[in-house]
Amino acid sequence: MLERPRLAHDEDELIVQVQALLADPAHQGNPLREPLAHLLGCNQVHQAQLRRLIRISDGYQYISRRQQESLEHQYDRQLHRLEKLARISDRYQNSLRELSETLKQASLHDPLTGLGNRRFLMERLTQETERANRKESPYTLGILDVDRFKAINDRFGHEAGDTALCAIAQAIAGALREYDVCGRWGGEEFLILMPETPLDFARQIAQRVSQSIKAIHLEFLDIGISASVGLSVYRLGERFSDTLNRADAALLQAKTHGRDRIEG
Ligand SMILES: Nc1nc2c(ncn2[C@@H]2O[C@H](COP(=O)(O)OP(=O)(O)OP(=O)(O)O)[C@@H](O)[C@H]2O)c(=O)[nH]1
Repeated sequence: MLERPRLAHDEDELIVQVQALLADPAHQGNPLREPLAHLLGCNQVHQAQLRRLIRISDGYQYISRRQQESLEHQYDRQLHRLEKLARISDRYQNSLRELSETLKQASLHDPLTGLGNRRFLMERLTQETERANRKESPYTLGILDVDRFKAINDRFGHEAGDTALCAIAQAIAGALREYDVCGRWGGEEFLILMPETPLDFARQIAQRVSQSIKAIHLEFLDIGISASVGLSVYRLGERFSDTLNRADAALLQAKTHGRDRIEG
């Protein structure tokens, strides 16, 4: 009796085993030989198809991996570009903000003296008028005009006049309280806004300003500087232009009464 061969578990090994059986002359007459040979042939065809499928699938996987890598690369590059753009845009926005701040400062300040200009003063007058009415606490306005300033220009030149104007601006600002507002109203005229301040107190402050101007000492100037001031208290409910007009009238009085005076 023929010894029954031990069947291999591994498919490749099994095929080798079947091939060996088919080649064995001892099994030449065996009726199972033909179907087995057919089965082996089918198996080999399937194996070949399977290998082909695996090759195609590997190819697809390779292409898809390459495409994914290329997409990731493109995505990274795009992200990098966007980050760069965002940084540029941030810097651009910052410089725009700085520029607009500088422009705002420039539009509200007098370039010669560095004090607020007429536009700045109008803004502050609007704010202070609202506040005065809201709190029922009036401010006092002072218009200060340098006396005989034309003579300074005429005798010492326009540049000297400019230097004197800067010194006057500093003297005014230095003599005021922290919350008072002053600015250049135009030419040799300055406006002083004293929030929540009654007239007699405003007069003391104006006196201090006037003393401070008289104390100015400039090397090229052998004449003293003085100023006339017109004061007016804001009347609740009125337009600030009314207060300004009264301060202007008081200033005119100070001029006609001999200058270097405070009226109002
Ligand atoms: N240097 C200089 N002078 C200026 C400036 N703005 C105005 N002035 C001069 O200020 C002078 C003002 O003269 P006036 O209006 O006649 O007044 P004043 O000589 O001060 O005489 P009273 O105001 O009547 O005391 C003019 O000579 C203007 O040219 C400025 O920015 N720089």
